[in-house]
Amino acid sequence: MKVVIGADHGGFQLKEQLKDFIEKELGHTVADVGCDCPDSVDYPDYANEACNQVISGEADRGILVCGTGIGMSIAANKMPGIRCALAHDTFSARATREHNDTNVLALGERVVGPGLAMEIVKIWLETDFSQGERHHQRIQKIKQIEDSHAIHP
Ligand SMILES: O=C(CO)[C@H](O)[C@H](O)[C@H](O)COP(=O)(O)O
Repeated sequence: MKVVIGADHGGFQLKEQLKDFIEKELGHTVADVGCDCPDSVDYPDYANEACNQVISGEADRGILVCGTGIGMSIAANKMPGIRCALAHDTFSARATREHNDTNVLALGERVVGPGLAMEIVKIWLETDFSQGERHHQRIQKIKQIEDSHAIHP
């Protein structure tokens, strides 16, 4: 699987740890869109760049890290086709793959420690969508909401 990862300064350290973990322990390919140091930057820039790779199919999944994960998840969920979960516990990480088929995970470095973050990432990457009819139907309804708000030039 190809995983794109991005962070602002608030998530920089955790991004670096997760990148290593995903490549070395989980054996996936990681594309890092930055940031590249802990200097202050704006999280929407990194959410945008990472999610564009998921939308285009260049990456299979995306992981975004900021201080709380909230800014990243708000920005990511503005993008058509992105279903981003902010998950700081393992139950939600599994459930959001099974029920919501999320393609992006947001985490907050100021909220979770690296050990729990790695566990969440492992579960989120390794859990399949349940394919249940009711879940398909609900995701379709999310798409309809998205389409109904799309700006057509
Ligand atoms: O968007 C956020 C808050 O919901 C992120 O946690 C950011 O990383 C945070 O706002 C950055 O804060 P800072 O004071 O600029 O370090």
